[in-house]
Amino acid sequence: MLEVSNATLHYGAAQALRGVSLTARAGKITCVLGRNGVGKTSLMRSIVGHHRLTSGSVAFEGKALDRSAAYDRARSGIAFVPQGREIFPLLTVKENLESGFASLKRADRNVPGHVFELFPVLRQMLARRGGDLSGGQQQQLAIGRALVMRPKLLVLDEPTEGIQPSIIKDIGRAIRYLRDQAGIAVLLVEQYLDFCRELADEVYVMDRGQIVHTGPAEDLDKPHVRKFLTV
Ligand SMILES: Nc1ncnc2c1ncn2[C@@H]1O[C@H](COP(=O)(O)OP(=O)(O)OP(=O)(O)O)[C@@H](O)[C@H]1O
Repeated sequence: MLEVSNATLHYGAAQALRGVSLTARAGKITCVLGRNGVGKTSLMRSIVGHHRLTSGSVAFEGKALDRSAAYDRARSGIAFVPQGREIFPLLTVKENLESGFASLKRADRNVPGHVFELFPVLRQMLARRGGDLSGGQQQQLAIGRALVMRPKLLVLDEPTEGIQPSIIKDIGRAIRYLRDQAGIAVLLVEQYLDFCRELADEVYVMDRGQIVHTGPAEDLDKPHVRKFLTV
């Protein structure tokens, strides 16, 4: 479904990605792990079209995306939940959800029922401003907004960061539902090892702009993998 091949990315003279290759499949959860600053966010932003690769390629459903803008990638079925959530604090929850309509045809401009089934709090808070929600509720809103776009691929950058345990559980349940019931490809960046171990079908471990290990979630317990994850 998503194929990243030999991706390199520079910020001026600094190199953030060094020949990264990765696959994310429909109905699977693919998790990217690594310490702070190893390039995980740079990789996700390159996939969704916020950064242009220096070399290498990103293909989605067999089609090269390298010349596509973020907007076109969204239209082709890639939704992004960025680190820090980036919801609109002055817009209501309803308006935040509706901001996901931008890439949809007019007939599809409604909020799918499963958004409120997965995150009932969003229905209760439709008229509240995004900025008045707790961090966990904002994260649910950011995921809900991405689901409004009916994605085939959902890219989540550290959805558990700074979130209380009960909401982390809800988010985990939602991600599982999206994999198992909706057949979505989920690509997840995480620092929270247990969350990843419970959910991931496949893990990629990054260090200094490179993939240093690929394998099943059980590999996270192996010392030669763990050494890339402990501070
Ligand atoms: N816009 C930018 N301009 C210049 N350098 C950047 C930019 N964004 C990231 N970097 C640098 O690129 C490297 C990789 O950063 P990136 O944010 O991709 O890592 P990360 O693994 O996602 O880290 P974190 O877990 O802290 O989000 C870091 O050295 C970072 O300082």
